[in-house]
This record gives sequence, C-alpha cells and structure tokens, in this order.
Amino acid sequence: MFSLLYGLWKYLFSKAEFHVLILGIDKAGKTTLLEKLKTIYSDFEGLPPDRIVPTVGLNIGRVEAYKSKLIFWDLGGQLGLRTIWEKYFEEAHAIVFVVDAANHARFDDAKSALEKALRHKDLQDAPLLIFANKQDVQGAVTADELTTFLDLKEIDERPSFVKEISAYDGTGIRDGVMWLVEEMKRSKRSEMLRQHSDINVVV
Ligand SMILES: Nc1nc2c(ncn2[C@@H]2O[C@H](COP(=O)(O)OP(=O)(O)OP(=O)(O)O)[C@@H](O)[C@H]2O)c(=O)[nH]1
Ligand SMILES: [Mg+2]
Repeated sequence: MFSLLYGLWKYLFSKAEFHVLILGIDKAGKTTLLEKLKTIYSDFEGLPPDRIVPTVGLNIGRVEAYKSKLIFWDLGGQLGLRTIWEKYFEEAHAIVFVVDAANHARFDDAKSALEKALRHKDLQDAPLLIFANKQDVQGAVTADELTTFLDLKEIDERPSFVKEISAYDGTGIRDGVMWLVEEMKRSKRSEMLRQHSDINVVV
C-alpha cells in the first residue's frame, strides 16, 4: 500500500530528471553552451566566454527547464579525450552534438566523431539534438546545409533535430532544449532507463 501511494505521489509531484551528454569535437563551443544554459535556465550566471578554457575533465550543469531537471555533462572534444565519451553513454537520456558551423575545414572530423558515437550500442535510441553553433560568425552554414553535409538519414533512425544557435548570444538555444525535453519525456530510451533504475532499486 505504501509503495503504491509513494508511486502515485512520485508520479504526480516529482519532476523527471534527464542526463544530457554534450558532445562535439574540440573548439565546437560545448562549454560556452553549457555556461549559457546555466545563465538561461538557472539563477546562476554562467562563466563568460573569455574565462572558459579547453575541457580536459568533465563539466556539469544542473538546471530546471520545462518542468524537468536537466543534468548536462560536457566532455572534452580533443582527439585524445574522445575515448572517454563512451563511459557516459549508458546513462545518457539524450545527446547534444555541437558543431562549429563556421569551420568548414573540420566538418569531416565532426561527422566521423558523431557517426562513431551513434554507432555505439550504449547510445541506442537516444534522441539527438545537433547545434549548428557560431551563427554570429560570418560564413556559418545553416541547419539545412549542415543536415545535408552530415547526411543524417544515412546515419540513423533516431529522433533528431538540427538547430542554428549562437552559444555567445543564446540565439536558438531555447527552441533546441524545448524540443529535446519533449523528446526525452516520451522516448523509448527514457522508458528503458527508467526500467533499469527501477530494477536497480528493487534488487
Ligand atoms: N563567435 C563565437 N565563438 C564561440 C561560440 N561558442 C564558442 N565560441 C568560441 O569557440 C572557442 C571554443 O569554445 P569552447 O566552449 O571552449 O569549445 P569546446 O567545444 O568546449 O572545446 P573543448 O573543451 O576543447 O572540447 C572559444 O574561443 C569560444 O569563445 C559562438 O557561439 N560564437
Ligand atoms: Mg569544453
């Protein structure tokens, strides 16, 4: 009886909690995005861009948005650090993949890093939000151009959305996060992770 009531209380009053992994090659703007997310969605002002250094470990950002708790994990994108990414795959509800849309010379690198992550079995069915970042820079490609380049349909069948943003001024970020939260609320992936955590609680 208690567990039934507790279950009902949890269902009615607790906010869903989602882990979101921010990936992308070095200098794409992941940490700048994370700090902007803190500024937009929490009471804390995120670090300004000139105080952000290349990531070696893990940066975490906890915010509340659209009636959900979001925990963002931001990892380093340098080649030698990308092997760490997969340690976080299993527990991630979704992926945000950040691309420097103005740096055409590195699109191939970004595409292969993304393809490699999406092929990993631990990321199965995870919704994918791609941010075409640095739209404030002249020469940045549009979301459509980036979609064509990445050839997403060939990559995967999972829910995905490509959105133009600027992590500097915040343009486009809210639309992307809103899409992501809605997808996570109803995704097969979240259901699977929920069942896993229920099993772990019972055992
Ligand atoms: N113009 C412009 N520059 C940006 C934007 N976002 C990030 N940058 C710059 O791009 C560079 C890299 O940003 P970071 O946020 O450190 O990139 P990162 O993806 O976290 O890089 P790693 O930690 O090495 O993986 C910095 O000089 C940022 O100031 C943006 O929206 N517009
Ligand atoms: Mg970083």
